[in-house]
Amino acid sequence: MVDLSSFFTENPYFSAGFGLIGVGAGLAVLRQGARRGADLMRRQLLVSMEIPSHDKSYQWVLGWLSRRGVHTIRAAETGQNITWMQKRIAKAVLPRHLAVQTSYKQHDNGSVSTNFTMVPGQGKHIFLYNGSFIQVDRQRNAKMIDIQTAAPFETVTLTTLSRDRVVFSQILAEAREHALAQNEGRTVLYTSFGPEWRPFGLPRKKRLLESVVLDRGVSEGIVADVNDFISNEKWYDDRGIPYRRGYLLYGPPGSGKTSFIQALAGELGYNICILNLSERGLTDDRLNHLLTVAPERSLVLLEDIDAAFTRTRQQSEQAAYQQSMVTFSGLLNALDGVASSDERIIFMTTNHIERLDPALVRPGRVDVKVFLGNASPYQTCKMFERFYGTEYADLAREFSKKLDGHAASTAQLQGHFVVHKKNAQSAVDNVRELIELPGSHNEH
Ligand SMILES: Nc1ncnc2c1ncn2[C@@H]1O[C@H](COP(=O)(O)OP(=O)(O)OP(=O)(O)O)[C@@H](O)[C@H]1O
Repeated sequence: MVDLSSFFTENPYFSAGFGLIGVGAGLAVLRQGARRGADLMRRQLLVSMEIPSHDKSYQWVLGWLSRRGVHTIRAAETGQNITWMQKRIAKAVLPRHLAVQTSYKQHDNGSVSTNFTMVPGQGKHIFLYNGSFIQVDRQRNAKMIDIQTAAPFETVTLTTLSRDRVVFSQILAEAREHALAQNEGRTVLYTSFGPEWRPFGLPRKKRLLESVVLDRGVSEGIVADVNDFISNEKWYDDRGIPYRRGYLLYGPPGSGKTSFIQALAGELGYNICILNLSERGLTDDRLNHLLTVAPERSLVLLEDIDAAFTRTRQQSEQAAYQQSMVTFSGLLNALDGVASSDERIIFMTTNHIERLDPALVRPGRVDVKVFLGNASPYQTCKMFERFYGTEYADLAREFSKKLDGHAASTAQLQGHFVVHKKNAQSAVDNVRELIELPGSHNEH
């Protein structure tokens, strides 16, 4: 009978086989152990922060990284402000896969320049921030698409050592400041895009308040009211009053309603969110949502509110549905906005206040109504002097007298002064051009 045990132990082929299996198994155990150890170490030593592309800070962080990337590359090349070891590592891990980010900058003289900046592309990159190494992992999930923007879903994950976790809040704060500084001295116009607000065009140079000439004391009155509102959040809070204020500017076309709101935003350092209520596809829910998520420090502007909601339109819900899907009660609910306790300043404009339903303009929805009419003699003289200089005060009075109470909008005055820009006397001599404009009539 064959002794099987001695066959296995004494047979050199079998014992070598067992040896190999043993080594293989040992290696597998070691490998698994090493992986587990690495996972454990990662969990214990590293900390991550994920920023999805639909979050507001995503663009801020990308913009900040692009600036940071340039610094890191320079630091790695020149070795400034970093240790020899850090320099070696930074050089070794410089981003190899870059993506371009194009931005436009409008200069004070109106010209626009284009900047190309390199931001870390998809994949992993490492950079140095205040002596801490940070890994940036930019990933795109092609399978997940944002339905509203049709853009693939992306995330940026920052990872660093646990002990350095404080850098995350520093990075976010710096990125936000950097983004805001880009728009310093400018007004950003936002329009609605699906359920969110997106900047529309380039940030505009602030319009000066003095450049919009309203009747005596009108501009100062609105500015004082808004400032009073902004500085009294606690007062509203203590009394449980919703912290919002609505303004309605009404009057004929070209009286400076929109221009004034732009200038006011510039004066306050606010941005403007423009919402067109007649926009196709706008629903009650979306309107409500948009008002709730308006960017901080912004004025919401609902222009030509009469075009969207007149009494007739309200009576005919059918007609309402032909334009946008917003119903009158939906608008009232959105204005009342129970969902948000944040500051909310809404400006509405109309050429026809008489067409508005009283429910829309009642206090709480519209707290301040201001009439901006055709140019008064005061405005006429002021505009004349703004165009030609205060030394022409006498000529300005003569011009105003010659207008003889004929209704001219401030926009029409501006047009007239532009035509006669080189000669104040010529503006006075040709005042008839204004009087004979279609629609001009004597207001006396
Ligand atoms: N009071 C004003 N002071 C200085 N410029 C003015 C004034 N009113 C109008 N303008 C000029 O006229 C043009 C049109 O003004 P704006 O769009 O602000 O008028 P509006 O009242 O909003 O008109 P609409 O009711 O048609 O929307 C702008 O170029 C603006 O600079």
